[in-house]
Amino acid sequence: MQIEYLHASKFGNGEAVAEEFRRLVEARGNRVDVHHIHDADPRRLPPADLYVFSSPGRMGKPIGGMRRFLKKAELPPHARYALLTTEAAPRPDKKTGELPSAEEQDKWQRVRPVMDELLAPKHLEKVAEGTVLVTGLKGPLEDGWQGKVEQFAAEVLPDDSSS
Ligand SMILES: Cc1cc2nc3c(=O)[nH]c(=O)nc-3n(C[C@H](O)[C@H](O)[C@H](O)COP(=O)(O)O)c2cc1C
Repeated sequence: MQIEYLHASKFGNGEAVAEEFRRLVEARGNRVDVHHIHDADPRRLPPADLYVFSSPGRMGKPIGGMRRFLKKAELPPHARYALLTTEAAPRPDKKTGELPSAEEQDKWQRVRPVMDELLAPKHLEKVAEGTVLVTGLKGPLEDGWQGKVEQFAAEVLPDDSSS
């Protein structure tokens, strides 16, 4: 399986996630080409069995560069894609000390929904989504983040690709 992995990492956390994904997936006999979106042309994406788009969060949305990239991306109809984001871990309310409920969280945190909305007009086939949290605004990645990448990799790989 040939995978094109396009990320918009700014502080290096998403890049580490991409490298871990590549390591795991290539160990199972697949090929993963990782590119920062600044080094890729959204109108000339190479053919692939799967496109993985990975963005950090910004004000509840994907980072601007990724939004523009997804808007411009030219992909064949029914191409398969998956989303893997890096997002800030929810923080407790300063007054109450309570974490936001899942509902409150989903209201402002729309990183993956916005990515899906930008891709919707292209009639692609979504395969999976995942997120890895960062504990501060610029990182580091949460403890055990490799496990999340492993879970995501297992979701996108067909069963017969395990060795
Ligand atoms: C100005 C700013 C705003 C941010 N806003 C959000 C946000 O709304 N939601 C979110 O999940 N993460 C937010 N983050 C944290 C990013 O998710 C985090 O920087 C990113 O995942 C780190 O990945 P990178 O090292 O690959 O850039 C923000 C970070 C900065 C610096």
